[in-house]
Amino acid sequence: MDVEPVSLPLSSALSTAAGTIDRREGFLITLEEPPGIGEAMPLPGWTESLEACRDALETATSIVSDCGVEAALDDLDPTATPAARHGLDLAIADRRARVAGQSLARYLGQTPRESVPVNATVGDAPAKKTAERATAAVDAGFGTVKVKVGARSVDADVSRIQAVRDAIGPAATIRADANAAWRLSETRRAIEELATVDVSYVEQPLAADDLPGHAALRGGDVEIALDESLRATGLDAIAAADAADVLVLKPMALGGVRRTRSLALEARARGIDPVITTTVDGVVARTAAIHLAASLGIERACGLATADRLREDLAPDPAPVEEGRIAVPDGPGIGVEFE
Ligand SMILES: O=C(O)CCC(=O)c1ccccc1C(=O)O
Ligand SMILES: [Mg+2]
Repeated sequence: MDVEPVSLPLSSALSTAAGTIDRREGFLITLEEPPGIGEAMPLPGWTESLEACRDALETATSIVSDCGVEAALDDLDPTATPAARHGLDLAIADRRARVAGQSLARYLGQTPRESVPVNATVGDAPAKKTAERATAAVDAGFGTVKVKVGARSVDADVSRIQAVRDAIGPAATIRADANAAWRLSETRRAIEELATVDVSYVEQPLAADDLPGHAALRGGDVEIALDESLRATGLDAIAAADAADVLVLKPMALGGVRRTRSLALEARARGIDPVITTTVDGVVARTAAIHLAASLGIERACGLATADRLREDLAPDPAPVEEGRIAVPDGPGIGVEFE
């Protein structure tokens, strides 16, 4: 097992209520004979720190040489060091899929979709700029735009979303992601306004642990999606509280694509619709997340169109966005080729 540090500058930073992401640092993991690749790209606040990830992968490397990859994977805690576990789990899954001569999507599920619908991600910016970015996305063929809110007043955010609807017309789907920045009373008010411009869902309006608050917001024309709450409270608590219509799952924050697939299936069995997104990862993790979404047959647009934010990537992109969808690579494994 080889662990190589990687650092990816973003060409366009992502501004959110929880801060701005402008660089991604992590590790590329390589297994040999048979080959497999994985990516551990920690995002502090969502996963362990870079240092904790490095330490966990160092320990994993020594367990691999003494006891093999499965023992090393067992030792990686999906809650404490989810990005490190994601990296090794993916390298193992990629290796197994390649050995079986299957795409990762087929290895994960028997009848994957050939392509997945994806949303454009529009960061915080003034109303005019927000509307321009949303228009550019719809002109490029996206059927869904997700707009980051919560970095300014609720009134300002409502105006931004109204400007987006005015600019893009009635056809495209709009979502708003508040990254836990809003309070219950102002969210009720915002949702009333957002319903009039046909916003499909609001993602994580309230604090991650406020499941009763989110439950109280459900039932109207605007659905409630939970993201941060999954790691903070767990699926059992979310389902028991009836707190979500949609669950946003990030493999890097949840300890790997295979665990994330199990969680997504469990969510669906409990009547909650899963959506897969990245944490603005490199091509290895991003493409793996595309395979995962395809293996689940997800019909809602997923947050996987994040490649264009990277100024540099780890390898050429085998799965570009076309007309708001990404075709899943159908060769063996993840399908990322290093030059
Ligand atoms: O879902 C998307 O459109 C892209 C991913 C995204 O928004 C995101 C990226 C990094 C960290 C957090 C988030 C988030 O969904 O809150
Ligand atoms: Mg989110």
